[in-house]
Amino acid sequence: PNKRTTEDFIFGKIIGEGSFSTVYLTKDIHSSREYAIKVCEKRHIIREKKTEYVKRERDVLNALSSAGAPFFVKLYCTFQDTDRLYFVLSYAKNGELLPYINKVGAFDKDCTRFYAGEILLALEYLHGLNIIHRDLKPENILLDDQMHILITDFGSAKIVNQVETLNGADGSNGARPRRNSFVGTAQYVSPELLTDKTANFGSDLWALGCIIYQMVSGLPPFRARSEYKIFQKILALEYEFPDGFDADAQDLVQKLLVLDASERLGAKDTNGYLSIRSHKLFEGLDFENILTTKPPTIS
Ligand SMILES: NC(=O)Nc1ccc2c(c1)=C(Cc1cc(-c3cccc(C(=O)NCCN4CCCCC4)c3)c[nH]1)C(=O)N=2
Repeated sequence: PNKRTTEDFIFGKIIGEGSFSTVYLTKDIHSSREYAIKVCEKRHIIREKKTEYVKRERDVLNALSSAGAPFFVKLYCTFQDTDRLYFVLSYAKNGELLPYINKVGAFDKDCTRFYAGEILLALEYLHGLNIIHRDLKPENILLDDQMHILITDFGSAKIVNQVETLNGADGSNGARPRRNSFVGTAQYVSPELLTDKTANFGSDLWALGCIIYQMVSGLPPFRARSEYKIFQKILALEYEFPDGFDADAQDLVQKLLVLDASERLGAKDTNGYLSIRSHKLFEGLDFENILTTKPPTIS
């Protein structure tokens, strides 16, 4: 099929804004279907030296979309004009998870179990493709019209290539790991990203721990007035559970928010996070049929 242009879409309201992109709700004039179109200014990307990130986002989205991966926004097509790049993505009618957490203040156990379970399955799939998200947070977890999750924003993702690990790019053979300049969103960033700048699959498991804590208590575990103070609290593992925090959720959060990534629950699992799936918090959750399960009402 020939390349689409902006003429093929009616652009509606802004539904997302990032430092390098703006996301619009749009309607395809031929099919009347709704899509989210992520627009990036070429000049801005080049000036801020982010071309690698934009290319990586497209590659990761292409890999996920061609595999028909559940739990991720789909990339339908891309096109460009003189000044901008356009990514035509799934429209998640119910928006971000964050406003739901803020609206109800705290999820009940059913909702916490269900949404933590869907995020876990998404991470199993993503890590199975050797991709680390590196910026997982409630703003990047969207909800489709059936209230199932669609994870988005792969601008910070990292593809863990075998060469890097085989050649001991973790410094094991003296080869210094290439220093990544990237650090995620302060509240969810893992200690290893702050210290030796190398992310691993455990970095997304750390973020999962922060998100479960936030679903249960309404706030992320590491909070302070400045990013620097948040980083200090993360490295000191300085956080506490409010009274009444669900005991099973607390146990799982404590096993994910571990400074040493190799000691986090799931770090030693191969081929899926069975040790996390079998945690008590997920007792009774039917992982195999979760996509055809009606999500519990968030209230
Ligand atoms: N960085 C990125 O990649 N960002 C993206 C990418 C793709 C994408 C994306 C962001 C989307 C974001 C999005 C935002 C919204 C949205 C924006 C504003 C309001 C609403 C809304 O009111 N939804 C109804 C649900 N509300 C939610 C809060 C409680 C009351 C009820 C949704 C819908 N979808 C989307 O649908 N598709």
